[in-house]
Amino acid sequence: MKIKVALAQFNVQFADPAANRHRIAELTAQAAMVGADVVVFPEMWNTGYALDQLDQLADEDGKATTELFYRLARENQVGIVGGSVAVKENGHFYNRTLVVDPLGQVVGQYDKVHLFRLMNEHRYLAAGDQENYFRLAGASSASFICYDLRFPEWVRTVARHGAAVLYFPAEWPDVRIPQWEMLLKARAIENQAFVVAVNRVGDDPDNHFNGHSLAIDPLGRVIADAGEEDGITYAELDLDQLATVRGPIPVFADRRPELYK
Ligand SMILES: NC(=O)CCC(=O)C(=O)O
Repeated sequence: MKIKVALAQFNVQFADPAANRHRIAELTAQAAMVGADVVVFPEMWNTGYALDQLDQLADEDGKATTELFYRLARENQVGIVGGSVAVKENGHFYNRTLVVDPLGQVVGQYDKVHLFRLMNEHRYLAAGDQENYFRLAGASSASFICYDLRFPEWVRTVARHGAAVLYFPAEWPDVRIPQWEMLLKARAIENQAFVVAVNRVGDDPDNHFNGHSLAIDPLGRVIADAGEEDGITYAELDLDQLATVRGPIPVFADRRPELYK
């Protein structure tokens, strides 16, 4: 079975949720027109890292994002791994992913578990503590957010349920893009899974972002690299490849969790 994934890398407008929602709608329609099964967006796409303005800008209980994705998924008959958005809930702010199926139903939700101090997340956001494991486009899948990529123990904890596809929405600055690529390849190889990682392009007051959203196969080979431009790059994931990779080297069956402290 093959699934077609749209890596929707775009220039998130700083502190401008309305403009970003408009762009999300355009990109979703564009991806659906060419038959994508799933469209994936970057991290914090509603506000960017306007963390000191979240009181005015964050999505109250995620309602606006849920409604937008419900409409877009149904109109375009496409699954959405919704990057992440700043959400205000019970007096806290979260960096939250919503995943919806083509019927617009929320099939996954995730609050970023590891907050990135270098971009001040720990000062403004509350961390999540739940896994996000879901089925989308017929594939068992899991999602993480950006800095979570540096925690192989967390990715493994979730991936060991058998995920075929691991999604990583991100706002990962250009200065560390060589690490981004290596870490994504490592997560794909060690978990014998496809990795789909979507970064943004453009600038905010503190960082430059140069994209390089990537789709990587379970052997660590890059299937698609979005380069540095704003726009959609497509990747076809051949899920049948998983059996040929996992069969001869059954890393999940060979684990020795009793030794891992
Ligand atoms: N938004 C993030 O979590 C950025 C993570 C990052 O840049 C890193 O190097 O890790």
